[in-house]
Amino acid sequence: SSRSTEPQNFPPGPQPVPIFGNLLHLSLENPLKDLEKLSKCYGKVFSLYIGGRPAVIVNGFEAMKEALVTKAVDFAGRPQDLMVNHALQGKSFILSDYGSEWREQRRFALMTLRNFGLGKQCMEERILEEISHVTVSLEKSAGKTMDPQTMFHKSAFNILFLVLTGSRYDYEDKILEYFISLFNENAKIANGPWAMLYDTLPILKTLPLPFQKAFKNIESGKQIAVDLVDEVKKSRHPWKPRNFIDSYLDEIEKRGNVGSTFNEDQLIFYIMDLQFAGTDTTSNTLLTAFLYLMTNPKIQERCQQEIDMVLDGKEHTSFEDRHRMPYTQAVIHEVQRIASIVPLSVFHRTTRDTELMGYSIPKGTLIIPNLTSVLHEEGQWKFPHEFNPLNFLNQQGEFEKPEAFMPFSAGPRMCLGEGLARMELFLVIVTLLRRFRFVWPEGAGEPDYTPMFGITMSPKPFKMGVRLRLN
Ligand code: HEM
Repeated sequence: SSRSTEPQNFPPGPQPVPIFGNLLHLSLENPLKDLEKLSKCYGKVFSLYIGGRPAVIVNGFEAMKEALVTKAVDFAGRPQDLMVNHALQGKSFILSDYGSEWREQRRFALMTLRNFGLGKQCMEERILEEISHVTVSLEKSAGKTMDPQTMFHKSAFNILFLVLTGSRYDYEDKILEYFISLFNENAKIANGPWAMLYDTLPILKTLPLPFQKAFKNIESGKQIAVDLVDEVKKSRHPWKPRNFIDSYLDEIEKRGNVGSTFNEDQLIFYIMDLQFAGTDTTSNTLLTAFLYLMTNPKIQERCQQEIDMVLDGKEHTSFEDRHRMPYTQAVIHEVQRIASIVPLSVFHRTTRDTELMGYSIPKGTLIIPNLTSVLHEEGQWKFPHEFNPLNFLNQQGEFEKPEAFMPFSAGPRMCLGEGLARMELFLVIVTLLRRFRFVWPEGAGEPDYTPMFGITMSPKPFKMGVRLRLN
């Protein structure tokens, strides 16, 4: 890891040391602040060595857009040799490299999500049905204080699970709690210090360090997914798909064995991918939303006024209502901006020799898209560093989304679940704010907004005061 051997015109960065590279420049607990400092020093596009491996960090809207949108294909690959790849045995869809296999699997999932009602009423009904279970459990806490730590994870889990299998778990079910603990652990391990050490010093691979836990969790998850597919098969009627698993099994048969990338092994990992991608992200966004709504009662009240006015007498909200709720829409987007739930996206890799902001980047280079740097960038936002819905409202009070809003990333690898996630966030937040007022519990001290770092950021645990609204 020496800069003297790197290609001409490679993005600059700090001098690496042997073995560790630039790892010692980063706080392994939360490297985001360090990346910000390095970007001030070296510019929007700079490089770091993770052990002996060079990585290019992309910061700010202009560079991000050039990489992910303008030069989309050049930057649409994924590294294949990190801890996460090993843990998922090279079979994860999310981590699959750019190419026809990835494209076919992605197209299939998007089409299947649409067939099962995304953008249609039936998905909405399913989500609203799930929210009614959240409402019931919150009603039990009316007038009291409750711990929301797992509630939103459970509802997000179930919504995805319904799409995949057609069934859901009761919130009291121990199995559901077990699944969620698996996800939580892995989201923290995968981008955390132990994963970085693994990627830096492969010699540690076999030692009994915390990343072994991630490997074990994936084995457990895999077994669960295998059982699940068997269960769904029992009541399946070919060519009459009821859910994602049915559709995938149909697709396997349709394509046959020759040259097809569709097989049951792939399905098992797809299930794990989607369930993971859809649970931790949405639920941590919701936790962040209620943390800010509770501690900004004026903002909460203004949403409630708007919601009451628009829904006046309607039994429940629908996603269409968002067009008449500019303020609430602004608040939800502002939550996503401030939360920056997937701070460093999923790592990319260049698919060919290319250029970025005038620098040369060879094929196969690890690319880290720093989405947080875009969501908090000075010059792109009216109030980059504070929670303020005005970031998404124009002079007339209309909802307006700046181009730098990219919590789902951008370009061909952009989040596949964006539609589902946006629908979920809107329906949950509007339904709950209509029925309840959320208050920061007395004696809970000053709120701590500093999130915990991982593939997904999560707020520090907090309690929620729940009051029934009279309507
Ligand atoms: C608030 C919620 C969510 C956020 C903020 C979010 C964010 C992201 C981000 C930043 C990426 C990486 C994109 C890239 O590599 O450039 C991603 C990828 C992905 N997300 Fe999401 N996501 C959310 C919810 C969901 C849901 C609900 C699903 C499930 C349907 C999902 C499925 C995926 C998949 C499959 C990928 C990989 C796409 C690919 O590699 O082609 N996400 N997401």
